[in-house]
Amino acid sequence: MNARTTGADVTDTRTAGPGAGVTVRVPAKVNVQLAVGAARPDGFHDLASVFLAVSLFDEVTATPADALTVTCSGPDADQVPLDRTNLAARAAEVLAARAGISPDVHLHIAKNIPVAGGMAGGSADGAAALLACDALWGLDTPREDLLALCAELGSDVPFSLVGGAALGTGRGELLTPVEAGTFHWVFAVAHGGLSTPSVFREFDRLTEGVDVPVPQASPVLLAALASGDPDALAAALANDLQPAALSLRPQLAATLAAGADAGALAGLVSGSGPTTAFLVRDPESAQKVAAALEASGTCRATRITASPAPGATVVPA
Ligand SMILES: C[C@](O)(CO)[C@H](O)COP(=O)(O)OP(=O)(O)OC[C@H]1O[C@@H](n2ccc(N)nc2=O)[C@H](O)[C@@H]1O
Ligand SMILES: Nc1ncnc2c1ncn2[C@@H]1O[C@H](COP(=O)(O)OP(=O)(O)OP(=O)(O)O)[C@@H](O)[C@H]1O
Repeated sequence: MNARTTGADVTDTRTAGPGAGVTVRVPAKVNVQLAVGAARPDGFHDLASVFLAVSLFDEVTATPADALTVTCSGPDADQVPLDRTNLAARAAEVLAARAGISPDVHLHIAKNIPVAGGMAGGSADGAAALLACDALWGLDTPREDLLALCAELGSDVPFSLVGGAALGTGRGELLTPVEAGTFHWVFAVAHGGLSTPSVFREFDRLTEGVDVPVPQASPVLLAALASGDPDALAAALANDLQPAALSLRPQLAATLAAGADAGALAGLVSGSGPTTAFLVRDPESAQKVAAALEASGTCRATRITASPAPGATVVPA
């Protein structure tokens, strides 16, 4: 296992033992619809984002410490910042500031969600840390206040807390739960990440001079999601950031083609990418599509998941 600790910040490198702290499990997401409006004066984009939580989880463990420290384990741990820019550390800071206490806590992230992959990995850790610190510090912060703190941390963070399936409006932080049947997915993890701001900037460049419509959730997509019918959902998947992600990373076209050739019902870029998501009929076809994607050499790894998954949840000690 690959474990790293912060540099200047490290005073405590313990890994939590049983009962020593609070562990929260938190899911990754895919946007089954991502409608993007024109850039706003504040630089953000209004969205109609249909979020779906999938069964690929990070775990964040909060244990008492003399200072705020972060460690991370997992195959991609070396790509995760361990200073105060880590969203888990920022979550501890905003929660402590609200409560008027010091953010003295050790946060250990067991990372399974691809880093900079368009699956809200950092956001997930932010939401998980918020919940873990709230429980560790016995704050009992009301849910709506936790959601407001999540929105302060990032546009995707409220959904990581809530999980399931939800429509996100505004910059994606204003959530309305939506109904979702069970679906099966294969995710193809790309070599390297993509920066979310750069993908939105590329969207702006590609849509320059175009009258970008006000983003709206598709009733057809929402009905398909509720029905649990994979063929109906496959026909309705849509991501307005996909052309921008493909423009920055043209190799993703080969991954999408490999998934389609392998029998996926549909494929799309997950959020801002570069992870690609493939909707499949059942767990058996998931195995086949994952094997074919890995054999194609067009991705770094695959992950088989189901949806919807629950949001950030304290793991019983
Ligand atoms: C692409 C998505 O993952 C889809 O769910 C999200 O929109 C991104 O959410 P996120 O990573 O939490 O993004 P934030 O941390 O809030 O913002 C990072 C940057 O992404 C861009 N950004 C993000 C959200 C949004 N609605 N419009 C944007 O233009 C902005 O440049 C912003 O400075
Ligand atoms: N806990 C964290 N885990 C991963 N990256 C983090 C974390 N905290 C901060 N970061 C920084 O955020 C950047 C984006 O990582 P993240 O994994 O959140 O991307 P993403 O999944 O594409 O985000 P989103 O889908 O929300 O746009 C990373 O390159 C890293 O520098």
